[in-house]
Amino acid sequence: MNHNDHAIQLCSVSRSHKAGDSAVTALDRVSLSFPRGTFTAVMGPSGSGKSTLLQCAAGLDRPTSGSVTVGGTELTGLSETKLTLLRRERIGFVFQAFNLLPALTAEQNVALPLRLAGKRVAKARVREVLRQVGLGDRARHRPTEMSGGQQQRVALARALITRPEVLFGDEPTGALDSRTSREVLTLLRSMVDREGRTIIMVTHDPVAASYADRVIFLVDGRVNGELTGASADDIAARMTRLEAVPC
Ligand SMILES: Nc1ncnc2c1ncn2[C@@H]1O[C@H](COP(=O)(O)OP(=O)(O)OP(=O)(O)O)[C@@H](O)[C@H]1O
Repeated sequence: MNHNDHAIQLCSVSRSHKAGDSAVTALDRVSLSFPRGTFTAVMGPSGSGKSTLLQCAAGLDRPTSGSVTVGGTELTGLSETKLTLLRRERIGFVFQAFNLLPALTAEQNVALPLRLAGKRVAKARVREVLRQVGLGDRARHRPTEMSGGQQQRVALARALITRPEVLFGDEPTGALDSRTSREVLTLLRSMVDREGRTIIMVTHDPVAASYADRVIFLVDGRVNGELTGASADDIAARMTRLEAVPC
């Protein structure tokens, strides 16, 4: 596989934070590649560096050392302006909190990233993305008139409107009940299978992680191994072992 087949590559990425006189190493020389058209879950005990990994890979945070490449563009050394543009145009995010604007309808929320980028908003495109997430008939509804799962699907549509190369999720199903969570995960899975999208998702939930092609485990800021095509039970068993490691 040549490097163009990778949506994101991390090469020996470290990130430390100053904490008083000492430093906390959130990520310690992590090297990972995320092939295009795959769904990866990132798991690990609390404080193992999952969010930091996601933020560095998505250009939201800068590594202390090492390099991150998004579709052939190396992020190290990009100015803040270039990094902001890259995030806006090439990367999509969904978080545990849906972060929808309550005063706006679903279609207005979905169009927001285009408006913020000063781009023309094609109504047909907004409707198409809403249809893709199963909300073709909810375009005029406001967030308070929708269920949690529907709101997360609006957030997904908003992340997809710019046709990002990679979609990042930080606990995207964390606020949903298990049935709604399954609906959103099935949708994510089908985006990878049908449209060849690349998804990287941090989760604590072995069932959510079992929808991914690959699960990467982090411990103390380092990659501690991975599972491919694993069941929720296998993933849960691995997590139990990792969490049992004494400090
Ligand atoms: N801004 C910061 N300043 C100091 N330390 C930080 C900062 N951000 C993260 N850390 C530390 O880096 C380590 C990794 O944090 P991170 O949030 O990436 O872990 P996580 O695996 O996402 O945790 P959780 O599952 O609890 O959300 C932790 O020890 C955390 O305390």
